[in-house]
Amino acid sequence: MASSVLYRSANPWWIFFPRLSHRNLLTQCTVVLQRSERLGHVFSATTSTAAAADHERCGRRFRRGKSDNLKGSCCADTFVVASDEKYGDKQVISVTPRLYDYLLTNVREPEILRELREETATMRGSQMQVSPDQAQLLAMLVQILGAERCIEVGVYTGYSSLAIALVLPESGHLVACEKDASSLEVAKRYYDRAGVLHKVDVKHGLAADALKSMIQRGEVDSYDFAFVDAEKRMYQEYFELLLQLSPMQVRIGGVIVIDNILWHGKVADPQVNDSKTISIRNFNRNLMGDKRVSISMVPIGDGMTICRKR
Ligand SMILES: C[S@@+](CC[C@H](N)C(=O)[O-])C[C@H]1O[C@@H](n2cnc3c(N)ncnc32)[C@H](O)[C@@H]1O
Repeated sequence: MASSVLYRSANPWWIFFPRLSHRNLLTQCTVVLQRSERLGHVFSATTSTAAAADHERCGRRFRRGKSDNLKGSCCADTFVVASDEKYGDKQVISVTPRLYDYLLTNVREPEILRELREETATMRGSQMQVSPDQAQLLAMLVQILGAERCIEVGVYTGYSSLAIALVLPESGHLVACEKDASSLEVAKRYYDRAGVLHKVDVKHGLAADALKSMIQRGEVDSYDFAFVDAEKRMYQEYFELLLQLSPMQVRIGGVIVIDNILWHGKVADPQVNDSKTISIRNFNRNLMGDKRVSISMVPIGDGMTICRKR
């Protein structure tokens, strides 16, 4: 699943952030995972002094929770996240609905992608497509790398793959793996309309099978860029296969981007232990200790980790 802010859940849920210092007690509160009824947004935040003042204005109160965590329920969308003293009280913005709306107005989304996104919005599973800002980051990475050979695992109706195909050179090649035929029909229609169909090699079926076949055909070390956005419980397997298909650092590329690594915040909530959350949590933990790659976890959309093969 792609965008966190577009995620809609029937159940409210909470995450407990690390202990806040006593000094922070009056000026900061951890406000975690409040659903915005207006937009169906999910967000987490910790207030600064200014945001605390907002809370005062709206009459909300904060309470101290277990283990000195401060929890509150906030209405203002001006929160910043402040970390505890281990990080020198670093404050980081939280992407609130208002701020995210602003961010989206600053995304240069090609017309054909906008049309695909809007058509997909009428379809079942539309929340799965990556957000425009995520797609823009993927396209940017492909361009920075000068990638020519790319793989996508989990195409759906093609939003992220089209964003990649659009920036590939004419000689570029994107292997697009997807098990759902009807979603692929939409994707292919848009590849065609965008004039990039010749760059895309659609693999209909299970993604792991497609990747194994590519390895068996001797395509190891030959893909510059991969984006993983399919079955969450398969992430480790996709990653191992893609590492074989990626070149070493001596060449450009060898970049693998994994989507949904924050999994709507559930990865940080010890009380959430469904199989997908556990899989992503384990995957993130393994990646942290995986010396084969350099990593950067980016809180965009539902969270992406950018990995580069060493
Ligand atoms: C989150 S969606 C992909 C969204 C897409 N990246 C986009 O931006 O529009 C995940 C897709 O992976 C597909 N999928 C799930 N498991 C798969 C598997 N084992 N093999 C191939 N595709 C799979 C689903 O059918 C679904 O269309």
